[in-house]
Order: sequence, then C-alpha cells, then structure tokens
Amino acid sequence: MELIEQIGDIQNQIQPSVVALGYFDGIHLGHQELIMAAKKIAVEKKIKSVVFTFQSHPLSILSPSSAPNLLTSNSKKIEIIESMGIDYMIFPKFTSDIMRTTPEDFVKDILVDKFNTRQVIVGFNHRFGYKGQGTPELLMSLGEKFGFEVTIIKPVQISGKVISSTLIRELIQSGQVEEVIKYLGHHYSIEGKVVHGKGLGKKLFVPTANINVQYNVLLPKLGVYHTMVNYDNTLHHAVTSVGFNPTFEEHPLSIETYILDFDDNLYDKTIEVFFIERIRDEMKFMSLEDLVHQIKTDIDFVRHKIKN
Ligand SMILES: Cc1cc2nc3c(=O)[nH]c(=O)nc-3n(C[C@H](O)[C@H](O)[C@H](O)COP(=O)(O)O)c2cc1C
Ligand SMILES: Nc1ncnc2c1ncn2[C@@H]1O[C@H](COP(=O)(O)OP(=O)(O)OP(=O)(O)O)[C@@H](O)[C@H]1O
Repeated sequence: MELIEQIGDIQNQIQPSVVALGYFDGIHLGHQELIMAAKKIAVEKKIKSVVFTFQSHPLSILSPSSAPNLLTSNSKKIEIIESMGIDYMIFPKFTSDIMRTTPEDFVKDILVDKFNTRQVIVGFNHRFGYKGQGTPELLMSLGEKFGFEVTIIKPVQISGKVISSTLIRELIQSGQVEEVIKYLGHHYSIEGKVVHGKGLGKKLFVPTANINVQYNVLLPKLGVYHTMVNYDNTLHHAVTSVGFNPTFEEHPLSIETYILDFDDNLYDKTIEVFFIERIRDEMKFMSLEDLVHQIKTDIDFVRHKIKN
C-alpha cells in the first residue's frame, strides 16, 4: 500500500481508481463493508483502490472542544487499511484549507484531477466539503458531470442499530465493553508502552504493567475490567484497572494491568490491552490489605470465567 500524507505530493495522476471516503474511526463493520466494496470494484474493474481519510478528526479544527477521543490511532488505522489490501491510503491533515474547499472543488481538483476517479463509494450519511454541504446526492450529480460512478452504501445495522463510531464510543465510555465486539468486529483495545508506576504494585504483591497512551485515545469508563493482553503476538488473560486509584491520595489517572501467570519484565515494551468485560467500579479501601484482597477476588473472577 502506498501512503500519501500530502495531496501536493501527488505529482503524476494516480491510475484509474475507485475511492472510499470517510473518517473511519474504529474501522467498524459498516466501514469495513464500505472499504471492502471499494476493494471488490477495484479487482473487478482492474483499477486502483484508494481510501481517503484524514489524520485528525475534522472537529479538531471545526470545534476543538467537541472533538471526540478516538477509537483508532493513526498507526493502527494505517495497519488495518493496509491489511485490507488497499492500494493507496490518502492521509492528509485536516487543515483550514481543506475545510474551506467546496464539495465541487474537492471532487474536481482532488477526486478527478489527482485520483482519476472512476467510482466513489460513500455511506448513506456521508458529508464532505465546506460546512458539510456535500451529500451523497450531490456526489451523484457531480459524478454525472465529471464522468464517474457513485455507490452509496446502505446503513449497516446490528440488532436494529445503525453502526457508527459515535455509538461505539458511547458504549466504551459507559463501560459496556462486551457490547462493542458486535459493532467493531473485535474487542476494543488500547496500545501503549509500559512505563514505571509508583512501584506500589510490587509492594502489594500485585505487579502491574502501567501503560502510557496518547492524549486523544478513548478510555473506557473508570473501573476494573477483565482484559486480554497481546504481548509479543501472544494473548494473556489479565485484569486491568483504569482510574485514579482512590485508595492512594493524588494518584494520577493510570491504566494498570496484572497479567495472570506471567512474570517477564515489560518495562519499555509495547502491549495491547483488549477490554472483554467490566467487573466493577474502582473503590477507595480503608487498608492495603482490603485492596489486595479485592484485587485477588478480581483475579479469581477471571480465573473462574476462563475455566467455565
Ligand atoms: C485489578 C486491579 C484492581 C484495582 N482496583 C483498585 C481499586 O478499586 N481502588 C484503588 O484505589 N486502586 C485499585 N487498583 C490500583 C492499585 O491501587 C495499584 O495497582 C497500585 O496502587 C499500584 O500502583 P502503581 O503502579 O502506581 O505503583 C487496582 C489495580 C488492579 C490491577
Ligand atoms: N453503519 C454504516 N453503514 C454504512 N456506511 C456507514 C456506516 N457508518 C459509517 N458509514 C460510512 O462510512 C464512511 C465513514 O463514516 P464516518 O467516519 O463518518 O463514520 P461514522 O461511523 O458514521 O462516524 P460518526 O459516528 O462519527 O458519524 C462514510 O462514508 C459513512 O457514511
């Protein structure tokens, strides 16, 4: 896959192509259907497949205070789109210049002139161009004008709900992580480097891997979760606490994982934590013994689940 981060870098027009448009946070099952439709058309018509998305959420420029924390980091997005067999990923920053581009200019100057587009795929509710004035219907009429086909993907629904990045974010933020798999196709995960915590865990006989995540990563509701940790391409059952550890004063927000039956040194290693099920709220304990006792109960809960 060729990754193009600046549209200005495209000197020679891409060969005839089919382009999928969207922000694609999470690359949920609706996004996957849309991207696979582009891939299928590319193979049938022997043209190039292109996914056009942005490095930053449009709201981070339009209305920074309402920009959502994200389900997928940029590196993860690239990895997933590449694994889907796409030829080109166009991945510019969302800038104020792009923001001011009218739908017609976007279509003419970028889709037609740069990508030599023969077909464009969007979802039923896709908006593009200045103030979101571009709709699937407008795209159809621009397609007639400039000579490309348009495919509009119908809403992909599960259990009567239209899948969207917003729906998935709400489930994660309210702790309903076990619901997420049916919309995302896999458990929600966050990835990060293992850093030093306050070192209290070892003293408590529960060593934990604390991870650092990027500032705009969406975190699940504070609490304790049954998780799976991917380390070195191996999955391990684990329990993870996301919270401020209220038993200790002024403890910063931390994401701490105790991996069952594991004692390698993880400092500076990258791990991915998949959230399977929420076990409980975080609690303030009167004594360290009570905290350790509760953590052991959490671990037993997971052991019991694995057995059954
Ligand atoms: C499964 C699990 C559950 C936890 N639950 C709580 C909790 O309910 N309340 C709390 O104050 N800390 C909780 N903690 C956090 C511990 O207090 C924390 O691991 C310990 O303070 C070590 O912190 P450190 O890594 O900063 O040294 C939990 C940790 C784990 C691994
Ligand atoms: N459930 C779905 N079915 C079909 N197409 C979809 C679905 N969800 C999104 N799309 C399409 O995928 C592309 C990317 O959409 P976008 O990134 O806005 O996703 P979204 O899940 O609708 O996000 P948000 O919840 O932030 O609106 C768009 O063309 C959009 O119309």
